Amino acid sequence: MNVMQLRWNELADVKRELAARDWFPGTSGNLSIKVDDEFFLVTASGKDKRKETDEDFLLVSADGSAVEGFAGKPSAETLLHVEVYGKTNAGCSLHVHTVDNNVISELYGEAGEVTFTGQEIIKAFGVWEENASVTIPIIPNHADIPALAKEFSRYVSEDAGAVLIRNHGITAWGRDAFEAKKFLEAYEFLFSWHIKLLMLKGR
Ligand SMILES: CSCCC(=O)C(=O)COP(=O)(O)O
Ligand SMILES: [Zn+2]
Repeated sequence: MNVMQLRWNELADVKRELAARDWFPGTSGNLSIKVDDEFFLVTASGKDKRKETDEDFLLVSADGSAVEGFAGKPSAETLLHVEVYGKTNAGCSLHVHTVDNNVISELYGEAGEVTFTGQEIIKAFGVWEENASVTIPIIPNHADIPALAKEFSRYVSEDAGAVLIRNHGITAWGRDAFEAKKFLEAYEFLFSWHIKLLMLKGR
């Protein structure tokens, strides 16, 4: 099996797991995985990502342009994945819209970031100190994708990380699919925990 097929299967596994969590409402979400320094696979635009087909992914070059021979169009948000691979050594980038990530992005959108403290799951980000904190930036949701990608790019420097897009969704990336999914799941856990806590405290 060649590298592209291996990565295709890996991304298909991640896609299946995120679909099982119902993290692709209304055709939202896009996923990518690096094949080599010149190419990555990205989800096809506008499809129901819960469905599994032979046309789920397209090969694109490092600048996001589609390679001939693949059906459909690359994700409308491919330029954000381009930023991740262009600026870091990440191997996988995952974007999902959830109610929880949208609520958190709106609650803290004006502040431009949100910090979570004293939660065991913060260890998923590799931070093991007592009472550790983790901060995620929140950027405005520009309709113009090159403008969105430029804003997003300001927060892309580490090989693993995440950015919230206000009233839109989260993009999380990591050195490989395992790490990208770990970051995504840990952030979604924190969002859900925080919202439930606020609701129970009546704030
Ligand atoms: C209906 S979701 C609007 C577009 C979007 O934000 C998204 O994540 C999916 O776009 P794609 O082109 O990747 O299908
Ligand atoms: Zn989106």
